[in-house]
Amino acid sequence: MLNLFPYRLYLVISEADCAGRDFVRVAEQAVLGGVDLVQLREKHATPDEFLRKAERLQTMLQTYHVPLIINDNLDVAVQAQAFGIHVGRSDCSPTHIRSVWKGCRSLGYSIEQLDQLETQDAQCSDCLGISPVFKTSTKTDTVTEWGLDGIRTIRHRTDKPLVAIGHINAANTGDVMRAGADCLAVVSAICQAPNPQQAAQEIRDQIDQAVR
Ligand SMILES: Cc1ncc(COP(=O)(O)OP(=O)(O)O)c(N)n1
Ligand SMILES: Cc1ncsc1CCOP(=O)(O)O
Ligand SMILES: [Mg+2]
Repeated sequence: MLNLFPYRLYLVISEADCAGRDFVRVAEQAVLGGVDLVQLREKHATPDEFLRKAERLQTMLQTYHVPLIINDNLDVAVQAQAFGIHVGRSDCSPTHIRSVWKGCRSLGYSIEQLDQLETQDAQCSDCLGISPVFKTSTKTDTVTEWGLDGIRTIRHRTDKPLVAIGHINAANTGDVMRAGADCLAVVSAICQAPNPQQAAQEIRDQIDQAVR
C-alpha cells in the first residue's frame, strides 16, 4: 500500500529557536543532515511576518523537495502554498480545515488526551502528534507528558502515523521509535545545536538503526 506519511525526521522551527542565526539557513543545514519534513511554528509573528517567513522557507525547501507544514495559521498555510498544517485542540479544527482547504496534503493534529483519538478531528487527520512525549522548556502549556508508555498506549489504539514531539534527541531516539513512533519532531536538539546538520544527522542515524 502507498505510504502517505513516509517522513521520519520532522524539524519544527521558528526564528527565535535558532540562537540568533538565520532560520532558513538552520533549516537548510537540518535538511542536509536528514530532516524530511519542516514545520514553521511562529507563535509571536504578525500574520504578515509569518507569511513572509513561510515564503522564504518554502523557496529553500522546494529546492530539496522537502514539504513545508505551517503551525496553527490556515491563511498562511494556504497563501504560502504549504504542503499542510499542524493544529492542536485550541486551534482551528481539523474537520473545518478539511472542509475549506481542499489542497491540504498533510493535516497533523496534537493528541494531549486519550479521548481525542475517538474524535472526528483525529480521524480526519493524516498524522497525530504525541504531544509532548517528554517535558520540554520549548512548550510549557502542555497537558500530558506521555512518556514511552503513552506512545505504546496510543500505538495500540490507532493505525495513524504517530509523530513524537517533546525533548526528542539522539540519546532517546531509539527508545521513542521502538515504543511505536513513526516520526520524530524536533526543535531544540537541532535548532540550538552548534552544528544543526550534524545534530540532524545523528538523530537520523539513530532512527535508521531503530527501523532497520
Ligand atoms: C508535530 C507537532 N506535534 C505537536 C505540536 C503541538 O501543537 P499544538 O498543540 O497546537 O501547540 P503549538 O505548537 O501550536 O504551540 C506541533 N506543533 N507539531
Ligand atoms: C511544539 C511542541 N509541541 C509539543 S512539545 C513541543 C516543543 C518541542 O520542542 P523540543 O524539541 O525543543 O523539546
Ligand atoms: Mg497549535
